[in-house]
Amino acid sequence: MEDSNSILAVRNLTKIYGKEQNQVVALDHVDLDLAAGEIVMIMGPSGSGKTTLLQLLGGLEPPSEGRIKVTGGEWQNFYLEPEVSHYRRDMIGFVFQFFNLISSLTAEENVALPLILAGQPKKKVAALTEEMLHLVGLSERSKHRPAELSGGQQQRVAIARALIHKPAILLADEPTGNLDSSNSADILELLLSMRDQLGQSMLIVTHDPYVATYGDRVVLFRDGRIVDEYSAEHIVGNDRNERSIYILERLQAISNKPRSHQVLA
Ligand SMILES: Nc1ncnc2c1ncn2[C@@H]1O[C@H](COP(=O)(O)OP(=O)(O)OP(=O)(O)O)[C@@H](O)[C@H]1O
Repeated sequence: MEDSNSILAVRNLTKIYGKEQNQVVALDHVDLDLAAGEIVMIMGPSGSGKTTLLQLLGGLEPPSEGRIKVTGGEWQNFYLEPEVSHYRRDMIGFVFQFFNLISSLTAEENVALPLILAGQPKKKVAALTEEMLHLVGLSERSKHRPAELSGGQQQRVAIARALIHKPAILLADEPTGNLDSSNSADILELLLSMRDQLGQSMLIVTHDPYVATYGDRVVLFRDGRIVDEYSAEHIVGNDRNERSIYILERLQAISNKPRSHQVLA
């Protein structure tokens, strides 16, 4: 059931790669909802369909079957241009493990890029860029190029770039996968503050149970299906290390289940 607070509704989402005997069912009839301002962590063993889910939600790949609706609007038709390009540009922000900044551009030029490409007026671009760099704590580094920034700072630039156009959803694929634990914690705290200050909804793929403790909800995939799901309030205790052990145990439980019994609930 969708409610009025829904920012994303996914129904029956299926992705099959390849043909005939080479077919791989990467996503298998997935239903998923995201509420406004919610942070959902996507976990699961290697090959369980996590990246495929982000690619479909991001409009980078068409589904084989199923539907996606963002912010109560129309169901997306991913086979049509220019709709899919507009959807990507307006609705989605992407953050990647390896930052994917343009090395020849400064931090502020990287952040401004989505608005420049969208043809926004210069004054508006400058004001929003300054605001975003301030929000991610990098006002002092605005003229630096990526090579002159630490990994954590580069990811801050990438987050500012992903959010400057106020997307409905931020999609992040292992956003702390290339950072040490201290920088990871800083980036996760930054994402929480973006949620608190901007009401930003996020879907984050991670292998790391500690990272998953930052989610309001954890959704576990196996073989292209959602096989387990729980919200943060069900995880007892405030200590992140203890909570990550709980998440790891749930992850191990779904990884060890025989395939014929993969659907838990
Ligand atoms: N372009 C493609 N062509 C064919 N098969 C693909 C393609 N992309 C993904 N797959 C297959 O789809 C399945 C799901 O892959 P996906 O990358 O979504 O998994 P994942 O959960 O993100 O894995 P990991 O944790 O290793 O990144 C895998 O079996 C993978 O081999």
